[in-house]
Amino acid sequence: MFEVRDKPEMVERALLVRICADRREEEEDASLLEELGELVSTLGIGVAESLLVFTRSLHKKYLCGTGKAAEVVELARAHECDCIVFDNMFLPSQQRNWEELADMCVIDREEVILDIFSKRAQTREARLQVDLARMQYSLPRLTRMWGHLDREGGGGKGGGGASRGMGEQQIEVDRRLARTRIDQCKRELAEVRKQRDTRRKEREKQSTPCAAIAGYTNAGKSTLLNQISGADIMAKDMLFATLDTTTRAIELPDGQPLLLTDTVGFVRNLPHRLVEAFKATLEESVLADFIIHVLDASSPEIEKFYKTTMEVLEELGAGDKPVITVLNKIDALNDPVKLAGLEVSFPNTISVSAKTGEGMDTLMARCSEMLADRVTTRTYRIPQSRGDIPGLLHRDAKVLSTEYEGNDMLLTAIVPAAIAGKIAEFCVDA
Ligand SMILES: Nc1nc2c(ncn2[C@@H]2O[C@H](COP(=O)(O)OP(=O)(O)OP(=O)(O)O)[C@@H](O)[C@H]2O)c(=O)[nH]1
Ligand SMILES: [Mg+2]
Repeated sequence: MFEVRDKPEMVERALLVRICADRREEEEDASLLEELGELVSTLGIGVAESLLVFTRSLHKKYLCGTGKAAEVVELARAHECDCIVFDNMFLPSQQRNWEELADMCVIDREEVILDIFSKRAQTREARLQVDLARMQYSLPRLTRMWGHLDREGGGGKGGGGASRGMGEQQIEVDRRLARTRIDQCKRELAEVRKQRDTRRKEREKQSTPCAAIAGYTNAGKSTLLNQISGADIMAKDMLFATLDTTTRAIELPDGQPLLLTDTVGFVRNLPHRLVEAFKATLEESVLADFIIHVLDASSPEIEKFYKTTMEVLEELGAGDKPVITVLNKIDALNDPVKLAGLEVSFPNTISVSAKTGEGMDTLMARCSEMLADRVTTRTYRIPQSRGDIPGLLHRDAKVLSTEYEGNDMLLTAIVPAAIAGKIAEFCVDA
């Protein structure tokens, strides 16, 4: 039976490797390798050593040359590792070549991220999205999974004929099963998405403005939403804590309602397959009226994180949305000079601490400004005969004051544009 293997569950100790062809990018390569270390640790795998391997050109078989490849394997053995994790994205054939050479489990960055996503996915939609991405990843790699049938059952050299057939037959069966499951998964996803679309249309009908909280993983997005809305979303010091979007309604200082959505965090070199898979979930950013981009001000990588998030937003088609950029975790910055520097590098940002609540007022005020053209403050003279209008304003606007003049009611309110249009004839200050 075709199953996507949870390989990382079977290994304990890894050698991490990033093969790079350009020494000028050494700094970026080193930081990616460090991040891979965090991703791998997230899966509970120990890291024996991290290694940058430079190669003059990228080779087809192992990406690096044969000599370098042999050195990597030797080092992994010396450390008694049971797997090598590469930060590079491998072709299925390259992964197989490495596994044959090393005779141990070989994982690439995409598989690591897929496995983390798989562990975290909770709602049906997230589960289906991850399953689909994993099956699509595994399909061209089935040969590798059943390779052992050919090797083990062979009965020594020369006796491989029958067993080779066994492996191949198994692969054929698995491929068919995999394709059937991929189709089924796609159908189920389409169904779940239809329901999500219905919910979204409901929201649009109410024309409540919405904002998406986006940013690099671990930036503090969930903490921020919890702080603003009093929600209770899991916020943890780990990568990809959130895989499902959560939406909360809040009221801005000017009385406008705003829907705030927490989204999946981004990471550099996010496998394209996953961006595809999570498009439906990430679409919340595309559909939002504006985006709150959360940056971890305490991270030395802030510039790169900023760039990655902007790139992913672009890829999702949300590149032209208005953005409020937030420098978060300022409580963790003990150097005021550093904060001042960041505020220069990222002009127009709001410095906050989602943990302590500092800066939330400014952030909320900025959110109101973002929606300023959606509301106006108006005074209405409402005759007694139109008792329905005060009701409407109390429900859909923020009533600031009510007075009586003879039989008329004078009512001042912050009104959404849609409502203002409907009752314009009663307005006395337009
Ligand atoms: N010191 C400090 N820590 C913070 C602040 N905001 C968030 N954190 C911590 O940063 C870590 C990540 O926070 P999350 O809110 O889970 O981050 P996220 O952006 O939702 O992460 P993902 O869901 O993984 O993308 C947690 O340990 C939080 O406690 C802050 O303002 N100050
Ligand atoms: Mg989160």
